[in-house]
Amino acid sequence: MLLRTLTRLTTSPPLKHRLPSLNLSNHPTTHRVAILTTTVKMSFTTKAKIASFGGTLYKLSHKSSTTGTEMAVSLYLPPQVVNSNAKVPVLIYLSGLTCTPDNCAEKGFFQHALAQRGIAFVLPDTSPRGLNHPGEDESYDFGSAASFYINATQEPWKKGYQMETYLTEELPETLFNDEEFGRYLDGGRVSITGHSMGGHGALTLYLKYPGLYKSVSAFAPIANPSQCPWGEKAFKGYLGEDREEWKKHDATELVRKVKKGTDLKMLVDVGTGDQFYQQKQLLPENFEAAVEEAGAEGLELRYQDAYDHSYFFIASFAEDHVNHAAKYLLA
Ligand SMILES: N[C@@H](CCC(=O)N[C@@H](CS)C(=O)NCC(=O)O)C(=O)O
Repeated sequence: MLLRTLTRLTTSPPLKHRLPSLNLSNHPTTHRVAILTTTVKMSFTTKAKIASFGGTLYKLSHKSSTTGTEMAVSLYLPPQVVNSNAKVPVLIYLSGLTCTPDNCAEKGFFQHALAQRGIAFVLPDTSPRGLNHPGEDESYDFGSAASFYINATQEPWKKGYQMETYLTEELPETLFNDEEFGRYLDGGRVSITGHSMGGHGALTLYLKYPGLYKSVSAFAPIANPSQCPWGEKAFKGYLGEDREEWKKHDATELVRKVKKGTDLKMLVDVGTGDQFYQQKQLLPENFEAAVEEAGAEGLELRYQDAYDHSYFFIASFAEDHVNHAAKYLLA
């Protein structure tokens, strides 16, 4: 393990510039490792490095103290990080039920627009994995790959299923301070987007943490989870029976509370051929009504004729969502 760390540190290209100043030749191996790990904080293991639209997609993982598990996360660095010394802004994408960071990286088609606009892309995983809670892997809409991006309060889920803290604190702190990647990323310019369960995550984190993100967008978000079967199952399991608690994690309830005249800086797309929209799992109309009741502004809700819930839909509008984020990140 120590030797692997040493090898990775000494062969990683960005660090070559730093290492010659350290004279390690007189130290025994253990001392060398100690010196390197205190000097250089590299928190991520690189599982794959893939060239894409002039930039690089990194498939990473890191040990999370919040979830108590190894967490997968992918990062796309646009070509601008090589060509300029300035840090680039960041767009976070939260995926939907059943997904890993790979679904969007492979089928979302965001990289083209991200490379054009000079924006990095962060794709966190959809839950902790391998905690072995009873039933964790039994259904597609609860447990693994179905965290709903909240902090669970119920046993056994409160152990590890703390995705809200992971996403708003640990992941950005780790990534933006990382020796290898932090130098490229501007942690002061971050926007958030997501699909379905991830659209719920994006909308709720944006509304819960004013100022943390410059803008928000969502594809087919679960916009009123307290009122739909997916959300009811998840909130009951993670938060218990008290529906008042659920309201704190429901975008429609949260947006009801924003001040009149607030500019939401929000783009939402929903396909009219989306089976989950038709089954009333998404309920964007309830969200729109709550925005109107609150007197908030700046919600662009678009119904896209015939599009379904899949990545064909996401890929078709990915560029619009990157451009929406760019309007605020590059202002
Ligand atoms: N019925 C589907 C529901 C899950 C689903 O549609 N997941 C969406 C997000 S809510 C997705 O993006 N799936 C992965 C993909 O299409 O690549 C299943 O059992 O897999």
